[in-house]
Amino acid sequence: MDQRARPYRSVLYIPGSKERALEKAKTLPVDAVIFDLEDAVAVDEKENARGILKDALANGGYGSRMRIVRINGLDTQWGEADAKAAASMDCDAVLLPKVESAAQVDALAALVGNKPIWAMMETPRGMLNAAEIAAHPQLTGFVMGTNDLAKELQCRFRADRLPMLTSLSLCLLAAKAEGIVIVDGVYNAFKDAEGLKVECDQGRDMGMDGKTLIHPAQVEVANAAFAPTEAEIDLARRQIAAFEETEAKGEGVAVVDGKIVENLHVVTAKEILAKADAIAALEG
Ligand SMILES: CC(C)(COP(=O)(O)OP(=O)(O)OC[C@H]1O[C@@H](n2cnc3c(N)ncnc32)[C@H](O)[C@@H]1OP(=O)(O)O)[C@@H](O)C(=O)NCCC(=O)NCCSC(=O)C[C@H](O)C(=O)O
Ligand SMILES: [Mg+2]
Repeated sequence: MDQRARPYRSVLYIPGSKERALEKAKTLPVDAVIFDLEDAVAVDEKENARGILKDALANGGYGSRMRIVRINGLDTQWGEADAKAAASMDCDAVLLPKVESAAQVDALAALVGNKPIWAMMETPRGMLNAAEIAAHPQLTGFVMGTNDLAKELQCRFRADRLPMLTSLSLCLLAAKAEGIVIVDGVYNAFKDAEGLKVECDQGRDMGMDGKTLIHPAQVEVANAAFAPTEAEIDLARRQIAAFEETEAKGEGVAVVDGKIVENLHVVTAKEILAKADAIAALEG
């Protein structure tokens, strides 16, 4: 599958120590799973969770869902052992929390070999260094950590996320400049589907690839919000057809629904169709 088109609409956190939830994930229509060894695992459970997770991944059953293991920070007592364990786990990427520099990604790369690395972006210094972190050659994805970010910014949670927009935008710019994936932070009120939809729509409008989630009840909302709509697919097809006709006449600008269509709009239209095809392939 074209990695640029690969869907990341729903990225569900699962505590690495919760065997029931690890099983449940195999039945959920999520595009990716973050198997967590960090904040969702109690201190007394850290060592145990590593073993449970290694076995769960070895047993398989996660299908085409992208499998990402979030380790503890390398500055904690568990980080190095987590990284070494993750290197031998049957997973697709290792996620490092609270990344603040490319040097920290280097340190993880030295422990996990050539496994792709993702970065949690969740501190003010991380935001300021987003460009160098995104540019690391082994780095393939950003995950926004909006809970830690709010804590560090000492800001309030607001429905419009005004206090976070600068941070979200800095990471978006860095991710898009390097062509890596970027998924939005979690919505803590996991029983509030309406509030989740508003936040998903905002993230989608901004250019996020998807949303991190904490509960199965959130999956459907995120999958809908980050998939191209029927109207977008229909418009994309008509734009491509109209532009081809225009090009055949030796002209460079078509008009669809009263709006101009140039070759750059055709690029976006083709990306929308590729994303729709990738979702259909995943769901099929
Ligand atoms: C929030 C929860 C503690 C709620 O758990 P629970 O009370 O068990 O929920 P339910 O009874 O409604 O569960 C129904 C069934 O669904 C399964 N379940 C629940 N959560 C998950 C999940 N995340 N993945 C898979 N399956 C899940 C239950 O096992 C039930 O299954 P069954 O009995 O078979 O029907 C809980 O949802 C939870 O722990 N969520 C994850 C929390 C988490 O991972 N937090 C850390 C990530 S957030 C973060 O750190 C972001 C970042 O770093 C930042 O700074 O922002
Ligand atoms: Mg965090």
